[in-house]
Amino acid sequence: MSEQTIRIIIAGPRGKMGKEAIKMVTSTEHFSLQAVVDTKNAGKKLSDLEDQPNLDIPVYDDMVACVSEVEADVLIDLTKPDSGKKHLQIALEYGLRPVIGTTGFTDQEIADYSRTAEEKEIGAVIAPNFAIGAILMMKFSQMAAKYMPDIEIIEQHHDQKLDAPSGTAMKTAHMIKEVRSNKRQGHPDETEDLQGARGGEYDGIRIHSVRLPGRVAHQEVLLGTTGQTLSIKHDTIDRSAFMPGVKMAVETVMKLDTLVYGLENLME
Ligand SMILES: NC(=O)C1=CN([C@@H]2O[C@H](COP(=O)(O)OP(=O)(O)OC[C@H]3O[C@@H](n4cnc5c(N)ncnc54)[C@H](OP(=O)(O)O)[C@@H]3O)[C@@H](O)[C@H]2O)C=CC1
Ligand SMILES: O=C(O)C1=N[C@H](C(=O)O)C[C@H](O)C1
Repeated sequence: MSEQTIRIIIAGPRGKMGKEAIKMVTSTEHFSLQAVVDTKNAGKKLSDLEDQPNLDIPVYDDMVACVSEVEADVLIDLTKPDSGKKHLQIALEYGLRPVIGTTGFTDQEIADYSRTAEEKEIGAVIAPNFAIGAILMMKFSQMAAKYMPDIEIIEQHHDQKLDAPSGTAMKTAHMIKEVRSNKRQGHPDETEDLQGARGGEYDGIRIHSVRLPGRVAHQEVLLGTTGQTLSIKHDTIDRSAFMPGVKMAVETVMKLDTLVYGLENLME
């Protein structure tokens, strides 16, 4: 193993994203997949799992056991909200650099984990979206929000998604909050005659979550002002779109000693 090789554990190998991440990691020369963490299949090998490469990689069902027994530099987590949070905490405690793609984190949780990473001087990345087009969509929305502060976000995902709104929608609203002052949108006397009709609210921004079979991951940011609207839209049509971002996050987290929230903060 060369000195620059990055040793990786992946949590969630049977998932839609986990499968893509295994393909990416095992086909990257300077990455070495050391183990996977799966709620099922403990004690088996990766090669025993359906649709996986024929590799003699151990499968653990417990993150603490995995990080105690396996030497690794980076944990890639692509699981579900409660597991992602638990795994992030364990990674920080055991000195692994977490790259968290799992969504469902609140602002407060991100602030708490940032503090832990800073205290321990460990690099960490929480990236609600690894796709370059989605990062640009968020950045363009932030840029436009300065001039058009009335904004509604409509995100659409497959119907197996657990968290709503999406991590991307929350991150977009977070980025917009940085450049505009809190604004109550719509008519001051508006009512919701059907609960939820106006969507969720984050700092005055309305967020609407659609869940349908057949969708992958889509977001449209609508900005309106007198006589005009601007629509900024991104569509993910294949999960391979996320992998260059995952690769970049793994490489960059090795050079960090704090937690970075959002891939845009790792880009030139
Ligand atoms: N940042 C980004 O760019 C992207 C982020 N995501 C996020 O990534 C996460 C995964 O998405 P996706 O792959 O579509 O979801 P899937 O449901 O397809 O996969 C999640 C996998 O994680 C497994 N899992 C759940 N808990 C644990 C645990 N404690 N330890 C190990 N494995 C566990 C699940 O197993 P089981 O089915 O047995 O519960 C399942 O196999 C979601 O939070 C999603 O929002 C998705 C796409 C892009
Ligand atoms: O669950 C998904 O699929 C996705 N989750 C992320 C999110 O919540 O924003 C990223 C992408 O939208 C796909």
